[in-house]
Amino acid sequence: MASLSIDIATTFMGLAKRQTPHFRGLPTLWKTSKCQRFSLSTSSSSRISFAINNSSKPNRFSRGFTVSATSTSAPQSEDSDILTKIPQDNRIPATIITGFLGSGKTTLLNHILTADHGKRIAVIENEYGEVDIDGSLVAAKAAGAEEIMMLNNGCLCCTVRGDLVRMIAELVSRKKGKFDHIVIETTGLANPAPIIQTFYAEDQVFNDVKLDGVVTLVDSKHVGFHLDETKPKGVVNEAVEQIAYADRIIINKTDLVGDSEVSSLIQRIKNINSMAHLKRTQFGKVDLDYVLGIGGFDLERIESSVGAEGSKEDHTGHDHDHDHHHHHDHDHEHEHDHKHEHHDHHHSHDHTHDPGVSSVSIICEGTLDLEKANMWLGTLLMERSDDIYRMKGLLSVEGMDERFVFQGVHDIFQGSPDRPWKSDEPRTNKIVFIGKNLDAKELEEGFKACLT
Ligand SMILES: Nc1nc2c(ncn2[C@@H]2O[C@H](COP(=O)(O)OP(=O)(O)OP(=O)(O)O)[C@@H](O)[C@H]2O)c(=O)[nH]1
Repeated sequence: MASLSIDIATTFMGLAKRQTPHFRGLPTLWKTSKCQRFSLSTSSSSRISFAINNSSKPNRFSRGFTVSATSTSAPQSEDSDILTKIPQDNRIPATIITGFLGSGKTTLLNHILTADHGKRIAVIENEYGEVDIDGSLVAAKAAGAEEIMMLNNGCLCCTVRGDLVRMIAELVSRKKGKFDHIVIETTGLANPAPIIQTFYAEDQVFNDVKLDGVVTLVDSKHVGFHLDETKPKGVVNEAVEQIAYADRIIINKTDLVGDSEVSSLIQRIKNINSMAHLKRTQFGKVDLDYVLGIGGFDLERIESSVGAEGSKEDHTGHDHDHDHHHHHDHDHEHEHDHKHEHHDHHHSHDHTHDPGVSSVSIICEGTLDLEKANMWLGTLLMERSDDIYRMKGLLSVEGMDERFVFQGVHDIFQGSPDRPWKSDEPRTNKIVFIGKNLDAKELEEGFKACLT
């Protein structure tokens, strides 16, 4: 734990001290682990990233998680200063489309490929079993896809992850410059976490491709059944996981259910993932900018997903009325919102039908003591990283003029300074956790204890 805390502390400290032209001292992790991309810069546009090296258990993600392109720095010696200029991130964006069996992934893909957006899209399609390319997809290829590659001898999240890496590498080496975006359609039973991991853990992918976002399709009629399914110990509920990791959720097949059913479903989904944007539709008909170029993993665009009201339902493009359901008007769940006069402190904790995965958001005015925050977050991730699926935050750090944005997936974590706080802007911290068995009170108290 000591090593972990030092790593994180060094990172945050690095931020606070980055006005110093040469920040001296490598984080322990950088020196001892395989993490090769730890980078600090004096520039406020820099990215700072690190991995948590918990040697007591297998490290799911073996290295730092960063949105920047490869570092331009020469290999660092133990004594060298870390002064790394991060180049503009010109990597090819990739979108993961996931969702349970039959939820409408291929339908959405066809919509993307046939729409008039001017983007040249390469598709990686993962199917179970030796199946031919779906006829409609072939048509779509003629219409719009630059390339369609099939991965059909296993599931992306398990057996064919290596194939995904090779496929992306091949695509990039053969066709770089000929396409603008990669879309990956997973099988309906995929757990998105290991696929997300591929974008950070594999050099061949990381160097050329950046994860833009995870889009999850939901079958309005059937998803409830899958969310209810109780799995044997140690077995994930894929339907829950797919929602939990999403940056965008498409509530599809609304033609098959009534408005009130959709509203209840939306509430339930929000309880699992309060960060994702939601949109209801039929046959995957959504605006393309809702699914492509969303910057779900882009630090500079993180604010939109850590807003005070949790997940947003996007009503654009709908010409009919929806019931607007807020947390408090649902019979089966309740929420606590505490407002304390002095700190304007607030957390929301949603109890849901899904006992496992939920969201906890903490919104709290004040500034964070770096050392305390490092210790708290470090310890939390050390002990709970398996359970903390996703984390995004916007922090006010003592001594920093800029907002500090961060995000994480399990035990990988990245953060960087964002724009300066405005003079009349309240310094409000916002953090959202999505994960299993989260204790809102404990998280809130832990966070609160880090305030100055
Ligand atoms: N009624 C209705 N049917 C839909 C809608 N969207 C898709 N479908 C149909 O649902 C079926 C499954 O859609 P797909 O797009 O193949 O679903 P998928 O998620 O790719 O399916 P898998 O690859 O098997 O997991 C198809 O017959 C679609 O035409 C919708 O909004 N309403």
